Amino acid sequence: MKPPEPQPLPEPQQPEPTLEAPLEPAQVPQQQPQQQQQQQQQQPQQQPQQAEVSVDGNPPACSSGAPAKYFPANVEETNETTIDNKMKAKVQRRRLSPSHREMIIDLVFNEKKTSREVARYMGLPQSTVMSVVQVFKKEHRIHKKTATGRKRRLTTAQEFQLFEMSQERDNISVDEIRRRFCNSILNLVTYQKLQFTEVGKRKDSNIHYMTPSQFMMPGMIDTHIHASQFPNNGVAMDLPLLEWLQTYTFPTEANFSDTLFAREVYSKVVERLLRNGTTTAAYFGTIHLEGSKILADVVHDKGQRALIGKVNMMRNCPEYYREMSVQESIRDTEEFIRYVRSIQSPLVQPIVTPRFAPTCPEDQLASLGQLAAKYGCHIQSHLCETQPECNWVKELFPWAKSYTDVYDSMRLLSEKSVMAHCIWLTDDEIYTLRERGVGISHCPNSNVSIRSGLCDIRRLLNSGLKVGLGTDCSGGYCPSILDSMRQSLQVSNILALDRDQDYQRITYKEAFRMATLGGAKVLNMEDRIGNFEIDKEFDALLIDVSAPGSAIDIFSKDTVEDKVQKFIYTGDDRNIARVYVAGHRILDLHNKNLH
Ligand SMILES: Nc1nc2[nH]cnc2c(=O)[nH]1
Repeated sequence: MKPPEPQPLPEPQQPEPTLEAPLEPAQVPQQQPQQQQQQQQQQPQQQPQQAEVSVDGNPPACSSGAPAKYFPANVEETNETTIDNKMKAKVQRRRLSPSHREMIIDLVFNEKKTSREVARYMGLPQSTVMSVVQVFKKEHRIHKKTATGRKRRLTTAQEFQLFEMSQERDNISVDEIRRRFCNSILNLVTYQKLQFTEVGKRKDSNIHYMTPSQFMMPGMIDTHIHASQFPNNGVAMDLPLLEWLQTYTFPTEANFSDTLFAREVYSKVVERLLRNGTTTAAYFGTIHLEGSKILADVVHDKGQRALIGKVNMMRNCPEYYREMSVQESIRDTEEFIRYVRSIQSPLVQPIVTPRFAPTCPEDQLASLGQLAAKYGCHIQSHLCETQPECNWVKELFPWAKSYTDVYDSMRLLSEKSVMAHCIWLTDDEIYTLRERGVGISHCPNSNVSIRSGLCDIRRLLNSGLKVGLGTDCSGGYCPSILDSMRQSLQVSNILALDRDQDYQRITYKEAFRMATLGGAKVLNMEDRIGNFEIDKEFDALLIDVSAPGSAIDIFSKDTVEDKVQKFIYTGDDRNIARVYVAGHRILDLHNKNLH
């Protein structure tokens, strides 16, 4: 049997708003020269040799978020000129704990408190505070900018590079030149002055000084998540996929015909994801048009970057939760695409979402392929997640060469397509997916939780496929991409137990890459997001490995790389101090009023 011809689609009623409207230039971090960053990584930390001792026996509980009310307005300064006091200050300086030093840096540089206020607040001599600040400035080369902005010494090669850059354009700015020195292992910004500049407002720029326990990383990207399954996170893991869908998932999704419920759940989902550092997500909604529009509205209001999908499915699912005809499915999906585009957000786009081959007959798949082509939309679905599902697809589409061939025949595979799971692909299918430029969403938590299989990511990466990470809530129980990174490492470790010694396990750097740039590639957005390259938009996280209540233990001999690795393995949302999307700070742990 041949695949059917797709049904003709009506022409759009109104002109399409352009999605690719030029964006506001992103705010970007200043970068340090590679040489300097390497020096910093090699430098021992500025920690005292002694064990952590509190200065007054009663350390203040607050760190970077200390509100101004804690600072008395008219405080008499103590007389610190006596030799006694100098001696006292010296002793206290030596006994200052790393966290006290960090607090001083934070209060002075970020909260803009004077050394006098900080000294008063922390019960320290002002000279101690001043000397900590001076040491920090010296170590991190914080100087007043000169006319050329070049205070630090550069290598000859860097001087030459700088010269070449400055010849490129007459109006190239010092900031821009500095940014081009961006270079570090994982695309992090550490230990340095971060200057946000708005075009035309350079003089009023706002400078954030990071403490040694802070670094910046690109925002994380969730390439596959079912927003409508959030009520089931952490429950109903006892059945395998096909039974799990019928027993738990379809009934839950059916509730989204209630738009109030949809708003309640979707608001929580987006907030939870942002809190966990997910700056971009590819969402599945439900079959409901109104509910899916609400998801787009909520994402837009909260400032997240996302692809939003109204789900399409009309067979092998319950009477109460299915689309009734191909016409209805295509009409609603087209209206959904137009609605999302009418929001005119550069961050929120529609994604065509056939649930998976078993729930979509051929004419529906073909019409959705045609709809996606007509509007230039992304496409998302599930592929080769479990073996029973793969066998079922063979029965349902006997003419197809493979599961992948079903989608390929329906024009559903392109560089804008995201296929989740892909555990049971044959080599031929991998070849087709690579040829079409399809991105793979690896969802290790889900794959283990509902026992779909262990996906060999090394095989997919070696084949040249684009791979990103997905939480796949609620097949996966955790909405954090940090968790997906860890689980991808664990799955790879488990696979290695069964392979020969040459098998290359995924490294933590590869997991980090899949969570950021890999995800951007999967969503075909690598020209905009995924790292801190010049001309990309500033989707970023400020990480604080010593945040209050943090589960990470940092020691004086930890390097920057250790801190990053500890964050990946043991960090959580408490360590995500700030979240930026397209240069806007949309979440700040210490300022709950944002959004
Ligand atoms: N994990 C997962 N796989 C699917 N395949 C079809 N639908 C689903 C779903 O909701 N979750």
